[in-house]
Amino acid sequence: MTAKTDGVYDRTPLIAGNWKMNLDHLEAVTLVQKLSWTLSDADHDFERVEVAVFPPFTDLRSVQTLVAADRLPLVYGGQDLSPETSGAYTGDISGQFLSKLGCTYVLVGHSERRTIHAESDEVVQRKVKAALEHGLGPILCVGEGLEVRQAGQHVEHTLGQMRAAVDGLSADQVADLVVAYEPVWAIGTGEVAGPEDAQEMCRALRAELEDLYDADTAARVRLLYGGSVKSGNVASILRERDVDGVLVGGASLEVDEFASIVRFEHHLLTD
Ligand SMILES: O=C(CO)COP(=O)(O)O
Repeated sequence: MTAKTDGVYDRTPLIAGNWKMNLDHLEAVTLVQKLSWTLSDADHDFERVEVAVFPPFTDLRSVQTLVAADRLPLVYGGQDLSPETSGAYTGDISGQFLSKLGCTYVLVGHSERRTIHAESDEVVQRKVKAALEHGLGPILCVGEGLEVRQAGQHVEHTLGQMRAAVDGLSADQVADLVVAYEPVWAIGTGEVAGPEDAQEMCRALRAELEDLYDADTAARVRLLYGGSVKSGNVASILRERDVDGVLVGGASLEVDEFASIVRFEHHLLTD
């Protein structure tokens, strides 16, 4: 039994690989092919544990072609989208285009977008809405920097980011959301928040969704942890009750390591 039951709803675990600005379209095809072979050889059940990759925009068409031609059971998405649908927005990518490319998900408000591209909570909120309008599942990224954590304000800060992003959404829309808690100080640093930290925040995020909506809606939203996730720490993180998956950066670029993260249940048995 993998899915966590909260009352009525089973939340299928989601293992997501954010490639960031790595791998061109040829490398993407090689990685996705090897990943699917490795997981199929290991009899991975993609219905029980969902696997998603987030390649750069320029790789998506190649990934789509491969996934469709070989009927691969994994899904993919964009790393960002424009809040607009079309028009004079040089360099931006519409959610409509991502939808056409068969994307299931899109990352929204990743900390690297918030810091490097100065994305505000308001822009993030518009992007979440745009994603939903185009039939994409938004993976909303939230999380605090080191100073906020040291000041003990991490929960309030992170809940505030989520509240801003879901502003104006109906309960049905929110139920389609995935929220990824990524403490900025744990991204790419080798510093991993402890399983208790991940659980503390995911519990607080779910309680906030219960307050904003209702218990049923909150029980349906999947909550992920991200930040230096590896095969060696994934099992302890996913053992926590409110953590429904992981968003993996660096370790998603290595096939064997990522496949081992996807097969976290195996570590649960052998730990
Ligand atoms: O930002 C991340 C995923 O979106 C986490 O990156 P790392 O796994 O490399 O720390």
